[in-house]
Amino acid sequence: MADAYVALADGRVFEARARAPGRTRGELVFTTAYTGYEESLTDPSYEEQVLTFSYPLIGNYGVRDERFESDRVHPNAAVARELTDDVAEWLESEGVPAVDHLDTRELVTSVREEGAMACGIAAGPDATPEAAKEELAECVGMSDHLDIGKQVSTDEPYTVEGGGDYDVALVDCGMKGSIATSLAERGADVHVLPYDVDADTVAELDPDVLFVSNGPGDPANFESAQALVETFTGELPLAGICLGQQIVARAFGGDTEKMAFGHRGVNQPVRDVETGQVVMTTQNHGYSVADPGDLEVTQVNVNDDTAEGLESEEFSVVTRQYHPEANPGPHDSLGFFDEVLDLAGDGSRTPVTAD
Ligand SMILES: NC(=O)CC[C@H](N)C(=O)O
Repeated sequence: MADAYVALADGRVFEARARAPGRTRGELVFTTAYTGYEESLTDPSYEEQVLTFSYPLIGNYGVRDERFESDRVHPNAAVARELTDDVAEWLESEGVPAVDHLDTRELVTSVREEGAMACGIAAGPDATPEAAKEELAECVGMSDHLDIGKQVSTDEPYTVEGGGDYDVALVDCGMKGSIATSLAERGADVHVLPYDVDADTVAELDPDVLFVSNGPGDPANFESAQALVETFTGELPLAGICLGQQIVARAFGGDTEKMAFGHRGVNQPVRDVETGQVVMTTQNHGYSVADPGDLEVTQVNVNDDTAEGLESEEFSVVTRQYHPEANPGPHDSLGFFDEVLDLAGDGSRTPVTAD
């Protein structure tokens, strides 16, 4: 008998099995990634969302904290066809509701056809369809989470040391940990700063590059980070990943828009406009750059032509919509971190393109 319910904004209620109890709500999204569930579940960009895995078995190689991207689980709930006990116990210990034994193909098809949508979840012995609907009624749209940066950013600055060849000022809007370690592995000291850090604090660090991280929600709600980029345009090289690309584009007079259901997975093909080369990329985003402003679109998504890379030679800018740090892979695009540090230095460094 069902002891969990998922209520969708389109009126349907799915019966399921509770694997970690609780009530919650959020924007229902799906990832097609078949590995990397620990990385996805600890990716701060999933804050305030309910993450459905389209791959049917999640948890088959255990749970190891060395693969975590942050210090907690970020989606409000996890949904899969089958969750292993390892994952279910981990989510329960984190207080994050989880459900399985439902038709996730149907759920994913609905999101593909109707777009990412609000949902409510009730799981556990006392769960009822009404409780899931009550949660749904309380669900707030992603763009209405106005101060979502505060929920995920570091409160205090800290440094990830990498040898001191470069100093990177990294604005943490909900950073995946492997962005900092990818830069540190290449010789940079990475100064991780709160999402609303002021320009004086950045100037005092005298960094070689200003880097804006990934993060959850609508880039339009990261006004402080956008203003920071505007302040340092022309003064410092600029880089960004995912939300970071979106914020940099807005700072250069561009615009962003919400996508129907976004890109979430580990096999999104991206084409370099100049060379025609295609790489496979890891992605997790629901907004995209609709207008690059004064930046040039250098890479596009093969499936839908959305902007995947932006650059400006004049202002030393390089950004990516996908996640070059990948984790769990593919690692085709790790060279991005070499490009960033080339902007920061004199171009004489030896690139580290493979791990
Ligand atoms: N991974 C990210 O940085 C996501 C960026 C933004 N929150 C989006 O959904 O598009």
